Amino acid sequence: MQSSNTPASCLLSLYIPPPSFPLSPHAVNLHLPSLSSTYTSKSLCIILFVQNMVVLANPVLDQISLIKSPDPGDYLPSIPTIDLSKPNSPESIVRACKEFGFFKITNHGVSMDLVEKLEAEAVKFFALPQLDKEKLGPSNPFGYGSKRIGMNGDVGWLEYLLLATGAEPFSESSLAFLRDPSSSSFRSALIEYILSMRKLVCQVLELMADGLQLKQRDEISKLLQGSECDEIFRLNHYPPCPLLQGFNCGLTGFGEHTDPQIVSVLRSNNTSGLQIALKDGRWVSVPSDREAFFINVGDSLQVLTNGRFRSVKHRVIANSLKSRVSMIYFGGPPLAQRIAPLPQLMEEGEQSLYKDFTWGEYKRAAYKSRLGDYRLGPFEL
Ligand SMILES: C=C1C[C@]23C[C@@]1(O)CC[C@H]2[C@@]12CC[C@H](O)[C@@](C)(C(=O)O1)[C@H]2[C@@H]3C(=O)O
Ligand SMILES: O=C(O)CCC(=O)C(=O)O
Ligand SMILES: [Fe+2]
Repeated sequence: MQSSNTPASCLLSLYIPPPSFPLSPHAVNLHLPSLSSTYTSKSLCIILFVQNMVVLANPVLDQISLIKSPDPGDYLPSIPTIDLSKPNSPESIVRACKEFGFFKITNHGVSMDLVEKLEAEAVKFFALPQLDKEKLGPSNPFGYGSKRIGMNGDVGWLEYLLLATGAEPFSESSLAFLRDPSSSSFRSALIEYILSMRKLVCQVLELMADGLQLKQRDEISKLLQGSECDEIFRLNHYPPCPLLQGFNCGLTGFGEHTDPQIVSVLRSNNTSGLQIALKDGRWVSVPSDREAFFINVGDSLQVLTNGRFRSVKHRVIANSLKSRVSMIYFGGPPLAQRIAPLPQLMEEGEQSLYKDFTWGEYKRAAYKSRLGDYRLGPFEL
C-alpha cells in the first residue's frame, strides 16, 4: 500500500448522484480502487454534503487524509514477538530492531489490572464534555489536544492527552491538573503505570544490551534513568468514524512518523489501526493485542547504534466502528545527553553516520518539523 496524497474530491464529485438519488456506499466504493490509495477527506466532505451532514464546515476534517483500508494480506504475518522470560530474548530483540525497529513483548510482568485501571480512567476522561476537556488545552504541546498534532499544522482523527511525566514531583509537571481531588483515581493509576513502564523499559534495554554484547548491561538503560529524563506519556483516543463504513478506506488517525526518542512503549485496547512500514516501504497492519506491549525503536536509538537498528515508521488509521484507546510511554534522555554511536558497538575504523548532537538539540529540531518529515536527515554526515 502506498500513500500519495491525491485529492479525490473532483473525481468523486463526478459520480456522486444528486441528493434525490439514494447514495449507496458501494456505488462510491466501486470507484475507489482505481484511484491512488490515499485520498484527502475533501471527498468525505462531499459525501457528507450529499447526506446533508454539517461536517462539511469542519476545516480540520477537510485536511485529514483518507488511506486505503488494509487488505487481509496486508497484516504482518508474524509480528516479532519477544517472550521476556525466554533465554533467547536478547538475540531476538536485536534481530527485531534491525529488521523492523519494532516488536511485541509478552510475559512482561506488568499487571493487567493496572493497565485496565488506567484504560478505564482514560475512557472516562475522553467521555467528559468537550468544554471540560478543552480547559486542559490547547496542547502546547502538553495538555489536551483534538485533531491537531504538534504545532506545525499536522492533523488526525483523534483526541489526546500529552503529559511530561519525567519531572518529579509530578505535581510540578504537566500532570498538575490531576491534583484536583476528583482526579485522584486517574492520577494514581497514571503514576503507577509510569513507574511500571520505567521498570519495563529498563528490563528491555538491558536485554538489548546483552543482545548487542555490550559489557555493561545498563549502557543504554542508564540514559533513561533519573529525574532529568525527558519522559513523555500520551493517551490517544481515536473515535470511530462510522461514515466510512462500506468505503474501502479509513481516516488517518495519526499520520506516518518515527518517534524521536530512544524507545516508545505502546499499549492499545483491542482495536486495530496501527501500521508499520517495512524496510521496502510497504505498510503492514499490526493486529491488536491488549495484553501485550509494542516497542518502537526511536530515532535516538538508531543513532546510538550507528544505524544498526532502524527507527520504525508507523501510523494509525481510525476504525469505522470501534474506538481505539492507546497509551504510549516515550523514553527520552536528559536534554543535555549527547546522542552518538555507542563506542563499544563501533567496529575498527567505523565512522559515525551522524553529526554530534544532544537530545535537547534534536528535540528542538524535531518539534519544528512536520510529523512525516525525515528528522534525522539534517543530522546525517
Ligand atoms: C508534528 C509533531 C508532533 C510531535 C512533534 C512534531 O513536531 C514532530 C514529532 C511528533 C512526535 C511523534 C512522537 C510523539 O507522539 C511526540 C509526543 C513526540 O515526541 O514527537 C510527537 C510530538 C507531539 O505530538 O507534540
Ligand atoms: O496511538 C497509537 O497507537 C500510536 C500513536 C503514536 O504513534 C504516537 O503517539 O507517537
Ligand atoms: Fe509514534
